[in-house]
Amino acid sequence: MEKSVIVKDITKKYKLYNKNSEKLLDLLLPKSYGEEYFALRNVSFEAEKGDVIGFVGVNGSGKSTLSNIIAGIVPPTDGNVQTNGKTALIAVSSGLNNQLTGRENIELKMLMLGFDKNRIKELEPEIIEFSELGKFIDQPVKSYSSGMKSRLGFSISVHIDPDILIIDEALSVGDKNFAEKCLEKMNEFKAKGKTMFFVSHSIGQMKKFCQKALWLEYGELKAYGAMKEVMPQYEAFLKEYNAMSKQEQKKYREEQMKRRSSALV
Ligand SMILES: Nc1ncnc2c1ncn2[C@@H]1O[C@H](COP(=O)(O)OP(=O)(O)OP(=O)(O)O)[C@@H](O)[C@H]1O
Repeated sequence: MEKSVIVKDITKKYKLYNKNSEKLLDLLLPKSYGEEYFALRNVSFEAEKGDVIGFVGVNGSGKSTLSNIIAGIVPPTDGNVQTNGKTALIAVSSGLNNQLTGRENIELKMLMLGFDKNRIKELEPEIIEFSELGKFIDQPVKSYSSGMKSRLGFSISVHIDPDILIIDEALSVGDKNFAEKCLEKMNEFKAKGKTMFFVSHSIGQMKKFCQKALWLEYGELKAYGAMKEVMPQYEAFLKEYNAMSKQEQKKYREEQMKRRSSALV
């Protein structure tokens, strides 16, 4: 099978600061302030053309960081990603310019992707219609609700016809009708054999839509493979986690936080 995405040994480190002044000092005297922290650690996997892969993991496990790195929006600290084709990311905070109107955002995004003016004029009405934003399309994006931003982001991304589509929680903010329309569009993409990554806390949606799952636990790859093999393991973990008392969950999270600080590397 043809590979569409190769993720090789990706690590993403951030720094945690106790005070804002530490951040400033760290800029002036690099490496002196702040504690290094792994958002992702040594993550490797390969996706084949036509794969629909769900990213699962509890809050803060690194799903969005991985999505942003695959989309080329965030650079990894170490490792590399090879993508075979045009990539688009649909996320709640989806790289829209808040000062520009919806229409201007469509034009800007398409120009940046190398579309010529005629093609933009041709696609623009379709994008606007799909987004169902009506006259809001000529209002600045800063006046949009998160659902409206998601509609615009989704509509632009699917109309630029990417080979690799990453959908990060974007369906959870829209209303039910729009989410259904998006799922329909995603099924079209699936039928065309495109590669898709899907981040959602809805296990039902995951099982319905993805045939593979990638489970991240506190920045590390816990399991990757067929949905029917990985999801039962993740569900068993969730059951155990949810059965813990608040105190036990806190302790568990603190232990994981320690694992992610660079002191243990
Ligand atoms: N820009 C940033 N600066 C510092 N830390 C960050 C940054 N972005 C993400 N992180 C940290 O990296 C870790 C992974 O975050 P990420 O958003 O990838 O998790 P997630 O699995 O998508 O979570 P959720 O399910 O809550 O959306 C978190 O602990 C987060 O605080």
